Amino acid sequence: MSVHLSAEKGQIAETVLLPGDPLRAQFIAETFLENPVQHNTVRGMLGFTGTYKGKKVSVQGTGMGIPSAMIYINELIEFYGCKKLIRVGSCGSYQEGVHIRDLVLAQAACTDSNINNLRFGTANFAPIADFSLLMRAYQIATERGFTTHVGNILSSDTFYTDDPKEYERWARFGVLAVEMEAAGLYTLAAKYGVKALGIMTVSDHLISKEETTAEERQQTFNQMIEVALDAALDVE
Ligand SMILES: O=P(O)(O)O[C@H]1O[C@H](CO)[C@@H](O)[C@H]1O
Ligand SMILES: O=c1cc[nH]c(=O)[nH]1
Repeated sequence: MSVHLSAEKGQIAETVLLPGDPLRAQFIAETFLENPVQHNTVRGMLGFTGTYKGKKVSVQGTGMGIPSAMIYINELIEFYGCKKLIRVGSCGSYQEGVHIRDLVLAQAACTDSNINNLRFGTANFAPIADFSLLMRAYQIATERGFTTHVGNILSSDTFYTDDPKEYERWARFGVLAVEMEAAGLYTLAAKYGVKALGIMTVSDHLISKEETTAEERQQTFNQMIEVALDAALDVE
């Protein structure tokens, strides 16, 4: 076991899906994986491994925010040898044309977190997705008729901002949506030379203030999870 995960070495697959919500990890394992085995309950951050179309796949909750997610991602890569890590999360839209229930594939992730200032000082590191996973996920999503946007997102350290208009500056620079973990995932993937992608479903809209119902979220989250699993399967 590692510091925050209780699985045995070798128990976790090279491919791992990463929802923020540990109960979404359980839902994914029970709905999409064959013979899922739960191997983590430490801090309630549920983790499971099973098979998908005959291939070993894991799913691990990461909690909310870059610091929490980076703890799990670091241990998954360094201790368990994970090589394809796909975040499956929710996000808030910053653009008129990016609607609730749409999929967002994060080509890159800006952040207001200090993680990379600690590493690179005043220079900026650009956290980006693995191109092969990104391309395959886009192909699968569009072939299935899922409305899908590819572009830059913001991984923010704050869910509740002081200024409700803060999103406008990011939106003017083309940022599609906000969530809270992808920049940390992409940074660690770059550090360790593994593949990572963030796939998000738009759960709420910062401009129109629309929100999805729990049922709608579940249905569109299923689309995102199918795309993530099939893209992971197809990419070496
Ligand atoms: O739905 P998840 O994966 O948790 O992702 C989003 O939802 C949480 C905020 O409500 C943050 O973790 C954000 O990134
Ligand atoms: O981080 C998040 C996730 C969903 N919606 C938001 O507005 N922010």
